Amino acid sequence: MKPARPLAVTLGDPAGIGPEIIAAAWRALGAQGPAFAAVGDADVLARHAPVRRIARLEEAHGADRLAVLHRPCAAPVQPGRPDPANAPAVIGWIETAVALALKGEASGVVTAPIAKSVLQAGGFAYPGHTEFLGALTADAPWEGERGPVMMLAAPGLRTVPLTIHTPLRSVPDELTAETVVRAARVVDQALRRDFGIVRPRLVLAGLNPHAGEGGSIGLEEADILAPAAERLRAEGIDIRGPAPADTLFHEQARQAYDAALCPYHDQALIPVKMLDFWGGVNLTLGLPIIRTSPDHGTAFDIAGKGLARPDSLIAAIRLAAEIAARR
Ligand SMILES: NC(=O)C1=CN([C@@H]2O[C@H](COP(=O)(O)OP(=O)(O)OC[C@H]3O[C@@H](n4cnc5c(N)ncnc54)[C@H](O)[C@@H]3O)[C@@H](O)[C@H]2O)C=CC1
Ligand SMILES: NCC(=O)COP(=O)(O)O
Repeated sequence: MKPARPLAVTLGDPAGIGPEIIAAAWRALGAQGPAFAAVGDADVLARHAPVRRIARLEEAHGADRLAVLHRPCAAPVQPGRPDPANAPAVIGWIETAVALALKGEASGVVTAPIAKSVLQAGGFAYPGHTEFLGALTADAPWEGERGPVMMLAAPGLRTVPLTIHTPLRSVPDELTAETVVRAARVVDQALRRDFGIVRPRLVLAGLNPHAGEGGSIGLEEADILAPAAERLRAEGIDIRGPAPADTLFHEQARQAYDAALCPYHDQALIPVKMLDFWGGVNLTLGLPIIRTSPDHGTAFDIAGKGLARPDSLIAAIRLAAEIAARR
């Protein structure tokens, strides 16, 4: 499925693998793939592919050269050596792509990875794209439950971290029945609208070993998660749990749900990356725009060495295009 309008693909940290995987994805997808333009520094991309600078996103169609909305970096870019001086440019690329999507010129936004700590050293005030995108789109109309909610999706498994870049010791404090209920509503609606699942089945993972074992290994299940699940069931959402997390991710268990809601980051991300690191996609739900991303990070250790695989970015571009075509 191909949407009518191009996707806007942000360059991410220019010293990471973003530029080379965007170039590799452009080559792999070719004219048959979804049309997209990169938003970022054309000179950095030109190290990896022939580029064509464009002034408007609609010029992205045509596969002879990689179309780029050129917005230059402030400081020289060396692969593997991120520079906070480029943070304003990186942030500006995301803002530009989101503005294009809100105006309807882009069918969606695909983001190459950013390094949170590098951006924060350059003045970025958000934990990651997810929260930044929530802020950038907060005033745009949206008929559903509002996110942002992070989802990791691979063939055969979708997971949702209910807390994201939260230190483990703060997770129980951040986890409230209200946040669980709101996230579950967003996930239920997104599975229907964006994945075409008529009756989504959710499962809520416990926080503690054995989902608290009746209170003898922790109380968050009884105090927070079970009441949240009861509220959701009363609203008609099909959600099971809180269930012990250690038995939720084997092949047979995965057949019983369409998305697993997980109290903390690694509980959600490890199974997806273990099952399919290359096919996994990170997407943001509950926004008035479509946003996907590869499931991996900036990989500074291999940047510029010709080792980076574009598979997850390709999966992210394809998924964004599929959702756009469905919407
Ligand atoms: N969507 C985003 O913007 C994300 C950004 N990050 C950021 O990335 C930075 C580095 O994070 P790490 O935990 O080191 O994870 P990472 O995913 O960047 O790297 C982990 C390992 O996987 C390898 N790897 C990653 N992507 C690869 C690819 N496409 N092809 C071949 N090998 C690949 C790397 O070389 C490294 O050995 C952090 O600053 C983090 O904030 C991490 C995850 C997502
Ligand atoms: N670990 C996932 C990750 O870092 C992606 O975060 P975001 O930039 O998509 O918010």
